[in-house]
Amino acid sequence: MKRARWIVSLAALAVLAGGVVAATRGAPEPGGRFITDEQGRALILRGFNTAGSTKGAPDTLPELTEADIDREYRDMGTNFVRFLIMWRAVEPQPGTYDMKYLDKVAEWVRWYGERGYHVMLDMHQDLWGNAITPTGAAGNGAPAWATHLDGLPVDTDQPTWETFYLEPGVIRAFDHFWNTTGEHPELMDHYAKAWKAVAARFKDDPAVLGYDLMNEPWGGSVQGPRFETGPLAALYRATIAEIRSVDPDGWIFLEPQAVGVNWGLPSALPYFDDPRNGPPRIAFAPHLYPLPLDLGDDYTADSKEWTDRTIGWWRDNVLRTADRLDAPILLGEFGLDMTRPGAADLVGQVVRLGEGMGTGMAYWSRDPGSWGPYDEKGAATPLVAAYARPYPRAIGGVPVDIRSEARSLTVTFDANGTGPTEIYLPAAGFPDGGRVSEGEATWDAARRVLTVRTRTSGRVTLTITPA
Ligand SMILES: CN(C)c1ccc(C(=O)NC[C@H]2N[C@H](CO)[C@@H](O)[C@@H]2O)cc1
Repeated sequence: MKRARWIVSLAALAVLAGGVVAATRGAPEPGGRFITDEQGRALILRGFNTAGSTKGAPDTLPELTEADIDREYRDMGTNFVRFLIMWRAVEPQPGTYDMKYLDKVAEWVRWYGERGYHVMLDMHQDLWGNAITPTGAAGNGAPAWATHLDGLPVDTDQPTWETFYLEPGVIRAFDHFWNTTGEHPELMDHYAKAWKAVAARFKDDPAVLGYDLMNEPWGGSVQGPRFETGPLAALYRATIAEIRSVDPDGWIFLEPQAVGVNWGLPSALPYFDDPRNGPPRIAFAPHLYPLPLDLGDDYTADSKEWTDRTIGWWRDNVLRTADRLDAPILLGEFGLDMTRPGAADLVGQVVRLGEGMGTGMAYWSRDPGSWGPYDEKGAATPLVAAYARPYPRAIGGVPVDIRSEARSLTVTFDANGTGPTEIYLPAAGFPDGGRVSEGEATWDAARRVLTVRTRTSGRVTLTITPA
């Protein structure tokens, strides 16, 4: 019965999205584009969304500490963080930017930078903003001054948090922002200029990789291709221009609409020009939440088969969109309740998916609890073991193939002289570090990083096994 329900849901959404769920045959080859570091090395990003607690925190910062970052690195060797920031904190009043808030964000960025992390700043929203209800009980992101409900209702008695998106007041707030009503054309311009203020603050910070322009965009009354090619594309173009007016080099990450695309349906996001000198630095940053799991099935038995099928649709559709954007891919969110049967297997499946696509990823989320790496008492959940995999943090060439097992890692790339290849090796599987099939390797036991200097041209295949 569950399967019938979500097949019907998916078919309905396929009609809504105006797209056809991609067949698994004829999928394009993995996108040959990669996010690069300042040396030009291809980055494989592995990290967390930090943090869900930011949404309601009085200071709009994570309820975590610097020691928590140390523990995360010690246990999983992550090198990336999707760090949540909020428009309401950046621009508390129209045209006024809170530099004290950005300085506090910079403190977190410094903590990550000192540990070799790459930071993507995520202008996060869910349900528009905290002011959709009088008590702030739901929603985060947009400031109160940009929230126009026109007196329409937002019923706080909802079966799940997602259904707030369907409330008349929430739809209206989004319709004003996207200028669907034609009554508040100023809002998108404020948003783009808020990003300019953020980019001006962090443009010279070596730890800041780039900017995720909007979390899980929702079109309100306008949905699917009409939303993505219309108001969403307009916001992205305006924001790209504002960011590039102060920061010519930061990577810019673009998300599709969340509904449908998170589950595997195609996005209609169009190509975006990057007005910078040099190769474009625009990336496609979808989220992955397979519908069978979202509807309550576990990653077991026949639901696992159907989930894998939808993940195949997601992969093929994401690759097609990345081809259209001529952009590398970053998986900005995936996650689930780690107490559910099959959860650790799903995480392993997504890690393998990312390896096959050459894409990095950020797990949702770093917060204590059943979804995260540590529960409310600080005990490790199954996520730590599932996510602590050997992976190439940075590759001195264009990746061709990445395959990890518990006690081996194979990385194939076309060397281009951009620098050495850095590989994280977890203690489980590689207690004394690793042995490499070619090149000159040095082992940093403290960081658990094997740095390999290889030929600077031609195809290189590194196989790493326990020392
Ligand atoms: C109806 N709409 C617009 C909708 C429904 C469901 C999600 C969602 O599950 N998102 C997945 C996760 N992403 C957020 C944070 O970005 C988490 O709170 C969700 O679990 C998003 C949008």
